[in-house]
Amino acid sequence: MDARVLWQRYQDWLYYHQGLGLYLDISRMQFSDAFVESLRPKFDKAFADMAALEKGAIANPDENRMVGHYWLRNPDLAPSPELTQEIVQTLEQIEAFAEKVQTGAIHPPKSSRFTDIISIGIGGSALGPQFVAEALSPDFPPLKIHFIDNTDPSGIDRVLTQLRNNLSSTLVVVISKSGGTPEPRNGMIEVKKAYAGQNLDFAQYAVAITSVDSNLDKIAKSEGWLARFPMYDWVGGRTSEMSAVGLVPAALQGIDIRAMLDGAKEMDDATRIPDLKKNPAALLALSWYYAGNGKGEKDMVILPYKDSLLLFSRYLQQLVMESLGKEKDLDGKTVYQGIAVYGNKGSTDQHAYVQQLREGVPNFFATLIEVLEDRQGASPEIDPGVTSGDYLSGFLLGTRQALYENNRDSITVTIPQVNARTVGALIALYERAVGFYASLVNINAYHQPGVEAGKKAAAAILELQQKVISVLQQEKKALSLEEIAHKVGTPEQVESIYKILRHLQANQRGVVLTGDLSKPGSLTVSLA
Ligand SMILES: O=P(O)(O)OC[C@H]1O[C@H](O)[C@H](O)[C@@H](O)[C@@H]1O
Repeated sequence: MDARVLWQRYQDWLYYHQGLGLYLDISRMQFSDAFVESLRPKFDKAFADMAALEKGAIANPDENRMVGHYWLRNPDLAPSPELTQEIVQTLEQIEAFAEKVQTGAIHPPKSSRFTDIISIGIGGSALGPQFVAEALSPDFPPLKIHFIDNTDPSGIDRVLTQLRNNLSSTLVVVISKSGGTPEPRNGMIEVKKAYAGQNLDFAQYAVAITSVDSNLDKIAKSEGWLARFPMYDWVGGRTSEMSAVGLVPAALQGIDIRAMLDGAKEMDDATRIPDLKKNPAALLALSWYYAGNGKGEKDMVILPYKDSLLLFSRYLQQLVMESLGKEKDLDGKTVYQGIAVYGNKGSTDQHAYVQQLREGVPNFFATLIEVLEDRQGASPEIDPGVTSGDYLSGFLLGTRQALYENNRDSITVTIPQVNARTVGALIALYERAVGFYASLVNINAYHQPGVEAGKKAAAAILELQQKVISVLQQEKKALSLEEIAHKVGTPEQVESIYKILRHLQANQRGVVLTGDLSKPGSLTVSLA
């Protein structure tokens, strides 16, 4: 397309949100008008689905749940006065708690102030708080946040070692909607032991964010933890950033949570408009559908040209892939849907994988995120009349152009600056786009049946481990792997048994493997 036509296309398709100062440019997605027309009926349905969802329909039929994250930033929209009140009250409690912690009205037993936070959670109970902390936490926050988002012992050690001398002024926020996910449970137990090791009464440092009456809630209640905040059944983990899950850690770090909610609300208002061209989330969903042929044939590469937005792609990975990555559609038909998401930041990635994007396998579309304000205050000149920010902007524009010239599509989202309002708006924009896209391809975006398989298999491995150990304890002599598998009663599990034993041997657990390590079948096993 020649430059003049392209400039016209840019103007024809440009979306601008005045209140937020946010632009969305999908002109470099090469769809035709006929393609847009062909999707109109699907969009009419998507708008109707979304309106029903916002009114409290059971939008997640498999789990028989409403989907209400939009109510969190506009409580008046909640389908009952009780829900409205609950949302408003929780928000007030969060603000009051954060203020008391920051002023020292709530303080640890042996210190006048809390200085740090350990946030324990995984998936939707970590990714939002991590993204927002990276994007918005002040340089010198009133409380500095550290994350334990795995059951990796050395990862846990790293956080605990760094905080060794500050544990007595560190608040622990345990986040788990279900209150039963193994990783945060393990993290909590280990952190609790570390507090006990320093003679600190864990309950006086601990806060729970979880569903009412979950296992975690029961522990927090019976042990008398400092505070408990509710997670709602109608908010999914990956859309929980504006519930207590995201707001408690953000408020504690001094992030303006009202502004974040306002930005999201403004975006929600804009993405409620049932008119494709006036609705930025619909425009995004249209672009995704076009790029991947409605089947996720192209990956979504997210490239924010701003360090503080580094974790946006990781955050979106869960939001998009857990929502859209589904085997069955709503009619039970096998569809294998999804869109793969990856990315880090520009221009950094230009020195890593952008080579492939520009010249290699054309299996992606890029989303460039542009921030107009380079920094607060004036910039020094790097060359006469040129600043670092000019370079960053030039690299973004250059990459967009270079990709286009080689027939690789891109979307550009532009925000005036990274602040609580624009971050709230970005989250809301993508939440809604995912919801629309799910309607377009007729899937349930709000459940995650596939995650269960891995969890069940992991639980079965731990069970197998117990059985293997008890067999070894009963035997006096060394056994072969086949013999152990036989005695456990699962001869088909010999490979898993071998791997369990190899792991135990590597961790001083009293297991000794003898023989040629390159020939696992020849090994014998005993207890030390
Ligand atoms: O908040 P939790 O209940 O601990 O869940 C944490 C995460 O784990 C699960 O496996 C789900 O797939 C995620 O959607 C969820 O965010």
